[in-house]
Amino acid sequence: MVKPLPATILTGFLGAGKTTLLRFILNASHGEKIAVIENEFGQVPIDSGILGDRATRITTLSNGCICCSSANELENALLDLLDGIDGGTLDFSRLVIECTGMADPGPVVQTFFSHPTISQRFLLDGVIVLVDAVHADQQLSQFPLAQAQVGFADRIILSKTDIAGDSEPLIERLQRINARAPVYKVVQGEASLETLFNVEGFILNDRLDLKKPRFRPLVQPENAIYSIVITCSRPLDLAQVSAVMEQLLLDYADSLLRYKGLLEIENDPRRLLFQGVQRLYSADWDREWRQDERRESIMVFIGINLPEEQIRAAFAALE
Ligand SMILES: Nc1nc2c(ncn2[C@@H]2O[C@H](COP(=O)(O)OP(=O)(O)OP(=O)(O)O)[C@@H](O)[C@H]2O)c(=O)[nH]1
Repeated sequence: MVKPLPATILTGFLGAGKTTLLRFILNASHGEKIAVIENEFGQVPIDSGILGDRATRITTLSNGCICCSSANELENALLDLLDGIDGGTLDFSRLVIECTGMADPGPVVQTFFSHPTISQRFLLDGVIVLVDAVHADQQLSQFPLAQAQVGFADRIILSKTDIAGDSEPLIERLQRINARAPVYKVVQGEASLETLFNVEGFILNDRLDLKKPRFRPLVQPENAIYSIVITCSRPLDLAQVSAVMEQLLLDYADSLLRYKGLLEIENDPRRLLFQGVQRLYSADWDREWRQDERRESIMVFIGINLPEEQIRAAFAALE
């Protein structure tokens, strides 16, 4: 079988630095041939001009926002790229999709799982969000969309720290929205490629680098989107966990953006990994627990107005 092509989604609010980062990626020496899908919303294709000629192919979607009216346009663009490869007219090893600043990454992510050919031939590697250290605090308070972009991310790239003041309160806010994604400060897009590629955000793996939330006595800005971390120290019953997850999805799928967990299951030496994006959910057995490893179940749920009490109660009832 042909190896699926890794795809990276770049998201982030207007002016956060997505094009700057993409230009840096294209010009870096990584040996990859990169195809780009750009989404310019109601504009002339300026960004593709800025990107220069280093990409193998730049496809510009211009009939509106990538996440709503033009879902099929994205599908068609992805299928076109595959046709190019199959027909021998195109050769690339990686795809980067730059969303507009007003795009919700949810439907873009879903395209990689819902379309049979696209889900087989592409592997969604990760969602990278650019966050503007100067303006993000205000944007996050004003636009739930800006929170959703952070909520979906596997990596958070904080731009413009060279001209922003103290970024620590913003970093804490970002980590409350998304406890899974590490935050990297990057100036003028000069990110390390290791932080951007081979993220494997949508593969079942055990990379759950969660930061335990810290409590501060200050009044914190309200986020409609945030993450909760749940741990269980007793082994869980597999059938009961499945029942809890199915019920949570039935009741609250619209609130959940992403969730991921590493579980200790009763009477089984292996770790169970699960993850989901909105309504799409999968679980798989991983390796056995090691002797030297702390056995506990740990899960993170990221969503909009999460029913935190209900989720906590559902898992507490299993312990
Ligand atoms: N000082 C400073 N400026 C930056 C940095 N990153 C990006 N910029 C500037 O911020 C502006 C917006 O950057 P873009 O890369 O165009 O942002 P974008 O997210 O692609 O913007 P849209 O496509 O309009 O949503 C540009 O003028 C960049 O030069 C940074 O780290 N520091």
